[in-house]
Amino acid sequence: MSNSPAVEITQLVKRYGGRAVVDGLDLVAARGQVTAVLGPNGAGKTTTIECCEGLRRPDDGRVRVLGLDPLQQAAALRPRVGVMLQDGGLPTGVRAIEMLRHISSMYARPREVSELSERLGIDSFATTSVRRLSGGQRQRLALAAALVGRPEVVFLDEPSAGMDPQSRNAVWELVRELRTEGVGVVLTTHLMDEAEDLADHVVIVDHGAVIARGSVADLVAAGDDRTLRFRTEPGLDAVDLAGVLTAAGPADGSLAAVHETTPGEYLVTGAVDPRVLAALTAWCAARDLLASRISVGRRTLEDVFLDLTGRNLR
Ligand SMILES: Nc1ncnc2c1ncn2[C@@H]1O[C@H](COP(=O)(O)OP(=O)(O)OP(=O)(O)O)[C@@H](O)[C@H]1O
Repeated sequence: MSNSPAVEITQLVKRYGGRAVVDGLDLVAARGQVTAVLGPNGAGKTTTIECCEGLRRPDDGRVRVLGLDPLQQAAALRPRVGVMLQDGGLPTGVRAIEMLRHISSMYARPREVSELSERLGIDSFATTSVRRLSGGQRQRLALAAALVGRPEVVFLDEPSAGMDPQSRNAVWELVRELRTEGVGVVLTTHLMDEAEDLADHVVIVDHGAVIARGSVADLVAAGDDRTLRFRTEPGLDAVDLAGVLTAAGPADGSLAAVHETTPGEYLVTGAVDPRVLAALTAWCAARDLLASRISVGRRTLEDVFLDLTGRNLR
């Protein structure tokens, strides 16, 4: 069992009222790695994580955490798994530090509470009752509660959502340390920079199934590495523009597409080169359009998702 992956999910299905919100999802998360699960609202990320935590019963498929069944072997898993839920899931009547001390007392080899609370800035609200904490403070406390027992696997549902930049950095630093210590970290996030910064392995989920997976570098390097963004009037003929840019670009026609990401903002993906940029400005000039904020950059995970689904990640 000691060599089993942190998490292994095979063909997971979970239905609510007959509707499959997780629909044949496969995922392997290794120990000593950060696996980021990305996807738009309602894609099934939280439901998948909750099946791993033993909080939901799968309708079909197989879920193993450290080689164990989260439902049948819940008692054996509990001391080895750290869970940070999206809504905190903390009791509200106790003081922050008391709660953390109480949780730590349930473990055989807990982390030092004072060290953890200093790192996550819990000291500044240690004696405040949980119900009076701000959203970001609650998040930090929930993270401390998930980590205090030195788990071998941690599930973090949007760990730094709503946090100020300083707290976010503290969280990221802790996550990197966990990885170094050999902990398997599985996190969901809407923050592309969080995934790009932390993840060894990214899994993109849409409609309850995985539509892409790999390292950030692998995912953004598919095709050409660049994107072209610009702003002008909404409602351009994206198909016509894509045709013109493709004809102007590399001979292999590898320019992918033109997307209007929000009204008046455009993204060109694919093999963007100087000829494509020239063709864009010529196309705009012929229509008396002034394109502004023209920028050429590298692809992001957000662009990958848009390419795969034609939709924005959020
Ligand atoms: N207990 C439930 N009963 C019925 N439907 C549910 C239940 N829990 C979740 N759903 C539905 O299942 C779908 C997937 O939800 P889930 O929370 O897993 O998505 P998510 O990818 O985590 O989204 P988000 O990014 O918004 O957290 C959504 O349409 C949600 O409304």
